[in-house]
Parts: sequence; structure tokens; C-alpha cells
Amino acid sequence: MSSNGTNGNTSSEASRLKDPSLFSTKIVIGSQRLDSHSGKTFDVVYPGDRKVIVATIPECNTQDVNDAVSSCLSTFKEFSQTTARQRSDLLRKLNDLTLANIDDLATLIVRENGKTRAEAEAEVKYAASFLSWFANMAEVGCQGETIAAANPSMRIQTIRQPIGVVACLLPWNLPLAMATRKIGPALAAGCTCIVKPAGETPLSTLAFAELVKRAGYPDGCVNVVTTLDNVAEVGKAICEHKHVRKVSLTGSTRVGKLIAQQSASTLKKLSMELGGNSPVIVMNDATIDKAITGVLLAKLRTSGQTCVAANRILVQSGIHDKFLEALKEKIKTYKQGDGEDSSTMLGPLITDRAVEKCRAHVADALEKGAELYYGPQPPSSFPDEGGFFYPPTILTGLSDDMQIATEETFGPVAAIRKFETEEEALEIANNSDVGLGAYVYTNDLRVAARMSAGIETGMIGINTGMLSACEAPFGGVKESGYGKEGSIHGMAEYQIMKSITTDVSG
Ligand SMILES: NC(=O)C1=CN([C@@H]2O[C@H](COP(=O)(O)OP(=O)(O)OC[C@H]3O[C@@H](n4cnc5c(N)ncnc54)[C@H](OP(=O)(O)O)[C@@H]3O)[C@@H](O)[C@H]2O)C=CC1
Ligand SMILES: O=C(O)CCCC(=O)O
Repeated sequence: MSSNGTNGNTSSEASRLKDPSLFSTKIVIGSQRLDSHSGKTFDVVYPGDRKVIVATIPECNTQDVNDAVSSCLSTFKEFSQTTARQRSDLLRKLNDLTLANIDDLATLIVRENGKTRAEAEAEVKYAASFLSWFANMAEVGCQGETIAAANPSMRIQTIRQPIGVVACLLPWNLPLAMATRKIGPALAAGCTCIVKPAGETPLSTLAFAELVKRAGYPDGCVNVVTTLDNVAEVGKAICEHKHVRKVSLTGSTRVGKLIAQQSASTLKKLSMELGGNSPVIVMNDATIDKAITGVLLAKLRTSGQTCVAANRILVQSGIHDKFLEALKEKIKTYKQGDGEDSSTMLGPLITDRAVEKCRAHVADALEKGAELYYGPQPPSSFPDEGGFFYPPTILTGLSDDMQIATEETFGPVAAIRKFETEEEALEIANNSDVGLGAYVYTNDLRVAARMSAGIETGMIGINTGMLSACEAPFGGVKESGYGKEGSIHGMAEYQIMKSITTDVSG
């Protein structure tokens, strides 16, 4: 294994940062910053211009995974014995360091993901909120119970202990916030982590690992392995490793199923935050401005690339035409372009695969009878130069047989469907194999209550397009996965509860 003893900040990209040492291109194994065993690398490309290589990063394999897990394991012995208060203090320092480095972390997120600087800064604050939340939760979340035993000779108690080595498999859409949403509660509980960022977006995770060190964590609490092309091997090595006790994934349902299969031989505890197909239901009595603002937020955040993105927009017939007109007027104002340009409101997508998915969904919908209400006709292909852009688009006449109705588009395409009755809307909304987020716009409390109970998702927004907050339980039902992240429930995902029964007679 080779190491140059630096953070590997050879690129001129590092000079974009106030603190260039946060530009790290090495994996993290204990105290070391290393190249991979294979010596192979992959490129991180700027989504705003595919010719720009932002960094060259180690391509890991099973040996690197094994090293990272060994590092996790040896640190776990010591770290699991720290007190909850010590861990709370450490997380608070990490939160402060994250916020103190907001400009640099946001720059890295813009360069690896392409989102706008405003969105990237918002992401860093969202990421820090999980650290501060779990700093507060650390002590409360470690408390056990005393149970009234039926047998008077017995005393029964529970204690909560860290589950052990945890694998955090991260997506590219909110690379830092999803890192802290997993690493925060894991560290609060006393676990150590092997983190695999998405191949497209490793830089913010690697910088964060440096902040973990600066916060004073023991080496080996957070280890990072990186891969793009070898993700199948690395993912399998993590899932099949007997010393990894828990895997937490945010990613597609396809990958979620694979991880669950691969983790079956060692029966790991899993948290699966997978794909969605969020319906938005706009009732006739909705406040139109509020509905438009919320729909655009839910549709266009991170250029439409979130698992809770509005995917099927159902509008009641009495408000349908007015809603469409207002949506078009507003969407026209979204300037698409380079994330670093302060006038940009919509950045590029992550890869050309993502652009192609939008193109294919629009083409398929048009073939099956949808109408193009706003945006260009999809070309048969896109040029293989420039950034990964798909223009904001509105389709009307969405129906069940279209791909866009059954798969998340993950892009700035708004597909609208007219409905007549509340029952019809509910039926369309629930006609999905996944159930993550849903949104309802109405001023009728009775409708809101019926919809909240009837929609088959893990999260519902009433008159809001934002479901995400560190204090709100985040997670889905059906094929959107299981487990809750954030909130007072998020830490238990990284713990075991042990019951202790003592015979006090004699
Ligand atoms: N819930 C969410 O937040 C996300 C949902 N998606 C959905 O997936 C669609 C396709 O996106 P795409 O990026 O191509 O998705 P993939 O399903 O190929 O990958 C999603 C994530 O899983 C990781 N991954 C892929 N294969 C494995 C594996 N064998 N073991 C472990 N991890 C693995 C990827 O890492 P790597 O990048 O290194 O390949 C990536 O981070 C999107 O359009 C969207 O619908 C995608 C990402 C996030
Ligand atoms: O899975 C995702 O798309 C990232 C989570 C989004 C959020 O927390 O709002």
C-alpha cells in the first residue's frame, strides 16, 4: 500500500478552497491517508462541464475494505467505551468545524455534484444539523429502562450499546448531508464507520473525514474507501464482511435489493433509504401560490435529483388550468447553468445517464399521449460535450402506463395529471411499488387528515414541499425501504438493546 503522507492535494482545484488541505484525494484508513492497494484511480468530473476533471481518486478493492474494517474494529474497542457525554462533546466540535468550513465544503459539493452554491451551502447547514441533533441525542439515546418483572425475585433492565462497525453507503445527490445523517448517529451511539461515498462525489466526504480528525476523534472512527468502477466488488466485500454489523444505504431500490441479498449471509442490521415516486395532490381549494412554491421546491431541489422529489403531480380539475399556467410562468424564471454562477437557479444533472433517463421518460410519455406544455421536444440524443443539462419541462396528460408514472425521473421534468375526486387521487397516489414521500395541498383539514392516513408513504407534507429536517423521522415504506433516519428514532438504528435479568433472591 502506498502513501505520500499528504492529503494528496496536487490539483489546482485545491486552490479554490480557503483551506486547501481539505482537498483530499486519498482514502482514509485509521490515521493514514492512502492510495488504494491496486494503485488504480478514477476521475471525478465536474457535471457542469464534463471536460473538467476535478480530482483523481483511488479505486479501491476488497483489500482496502478489509483494511478499513480492521481499522474500525480496533478503534471500536476503545471508542465504544467512551461515555455518551464525551461523544456528545465530540459531535458538537464536529458540528462547529463543519459550519466553520461551510465555504470550502460547499465549493467541493458544487464541483463534484454540480448543484448551485446556494443549494450547496444549504446542504452543509443541513449536514451540520444532524451533527448538532445527535450531539443532543447522544446522552438521551443511550438510556435504558427498568422493567417491572412478573417474578418478584427478578430485576429486569435494558441497556443500549453500540452495534459495532457500521457501513455508510452514500448517494451523490446530497453527499455531505447523507454522510452526516448516518455518521452522526453512529458516532453518537459509539460505533465506528467505514464510509463509501458515491463514486461521483467523494470529495466532500474525504474533507469531512479530515474535520473528524481535527475534532479530536480517535483515528479509525471514520474510515473512507472510494470506488467508481469497482463498486460491485467493494459493495459485496462490505456486505459480506462478518465484522460489519450494520449497513445503512441511501441509494436506488435496485441497489438496496442487492445490498439486502449480499448482507443476508451475515444477517446484518440494515437501514434502507431507497427510491421514491412522490405524488403531489393539489386539491381545488388549495392556495395556488403556496402549491406552486411547494411543487417547485419538491420538484427542482438539486435539479430534481432527490428521492422525495415530486414525480407525479395530480391536480384537481377545478384548479388544473390555473395551476398549469402559474407553474409555467414560474418555471420559466429558473435559470439553468453553472452552479458557481450566482444567477443560476438550476444546476446540471449528475451524469449523462441521468440526462438520458429524463430524455427517455419525456419521449416515452409523449409517445403514450402526454403533451409537452413547456420545454423542448426531447432530441434523439444529446451532444457528448458540455455539461449534463436537461431543460426544465412540463408535461400534461400523465397516465399510469408511462415510465414517468412508475419510475422516479430524477430530473427537472414535471408531469401533471388531472383528477376529479379525492378517492381517485388517493388511488393514483397509492398505485406505486414504492412509498417514500407525498405532498397534499388543501385548506380543508378533513381532507388533509384523510389523505395523511390514506397515502401509503413514510412521509407526507401538507401544504409544504419540504419534508426534510434533522428532527423529523425520514424513511419510507414498500420498496422505498425501511428504518428511520434523523429524529429521536435515528440513533436506535445504530444500537443493540440488551436485556439483563437478575435474580435478587437468597
Ligand atoms: N435514494 C436516493 O437518494 C438515490 C436514488 N437513486 C436512483 O437511482 C437512479 C440511478 O442512479 P445511479 O447513480 O445510476 O444509481 P445506481 O443504482 O447505480 O447507484 C446508486 C448508488 O448506489 C451505489 N451502488 C451501485 N452499485 C452498488 C453496489 N453493488 N454495492 C454498493 N453500492 C452500489 C452507487 O455508487 P457509485 O456511485 O459509486 O456507483 C450509488 O451511490 C436514479 O435515477 C435514482 O432514481 C440514485 C442515487 C440516490
Ligand atoms: O435520498 C435522498 O434523495 C436524499 C435525502 C433528501 C433529503 O434529506 O431531503
